[in-house]
Amino acid sequence: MVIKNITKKFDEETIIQNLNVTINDNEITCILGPSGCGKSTLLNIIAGIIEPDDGSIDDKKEKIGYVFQEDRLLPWKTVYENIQLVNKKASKEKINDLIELVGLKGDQHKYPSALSGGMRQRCAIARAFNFESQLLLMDEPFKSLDYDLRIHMVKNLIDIWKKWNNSIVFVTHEIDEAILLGNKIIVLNKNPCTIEKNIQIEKNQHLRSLSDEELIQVRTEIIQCLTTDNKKI
Ligand SMILES: Nc1ncnc2c1ncn2[C@@H]1O[C@H](COP(=O)(O)OP(=O)(O)OP(=O)(O)O)[C@@H](O)[C@H]1O
Repeated sequence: MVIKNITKKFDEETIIQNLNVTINDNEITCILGPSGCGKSTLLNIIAGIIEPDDGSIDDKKEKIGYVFQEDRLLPWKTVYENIQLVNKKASKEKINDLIELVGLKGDQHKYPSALSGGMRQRCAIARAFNFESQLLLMDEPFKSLDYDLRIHMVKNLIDIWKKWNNSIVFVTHEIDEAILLGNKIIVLNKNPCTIEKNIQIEKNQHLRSLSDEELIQVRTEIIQCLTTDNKKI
């Protein structure tokens, strides 16, 4: 999918200006940027929820899934039923496989109220993969979780994505999430939102560790982009 020259204004203020982004098939594209720079707006434009003022999207995906900061599970349905809901044709085996992949085996008959925040978010991720979208948009899905759980969720996501490969656009404020997940990391700047840096990481996600020399270097580059008052760290 190719996002071409997208411009979006709200109340005469230009939020996004002439943004060009290519989302490659079967890759994870991570988007980082300062608060309020337009990350969610960009996701909403990709999803077709809001229209840009200018620009176009080529090779648009028909089937797009969305995972939000909140899990948005139906409280009156069990884990299994919440996942099943988005794709009634999915086999029992597939749903059970997804439940196992996100570490909820044994919890499939529980209602959301009986789950922790992390478990609910894992259920939301399994549901998103059951939807079988060509493109999955994830807007800070692990925001409410502590660091340890977040890294655990990132590993879960890598396992499930490797198995049910699709394209993911993942918005986050957490640099570690981006460098563990992204085939491509796009760092945006603000007022208006344009691309500050576009980083490609070739290393297989399963083989990455936060102590890898290459990733430490990428981390430093990203911090420099996101630190406004002093570019030296
Ligand atoms: N519907 C709207 N009407 C007017 N202004 C809006 C609307 N939606 C977003 N904005 C403004 O556009 C800018 C970008 O908002 P957006 O939510 O896309 O940023 P973001 O990068 O996702 O922020 P955060 O990291 O804090 O979640 C903000 O200044 C916001 O106030």
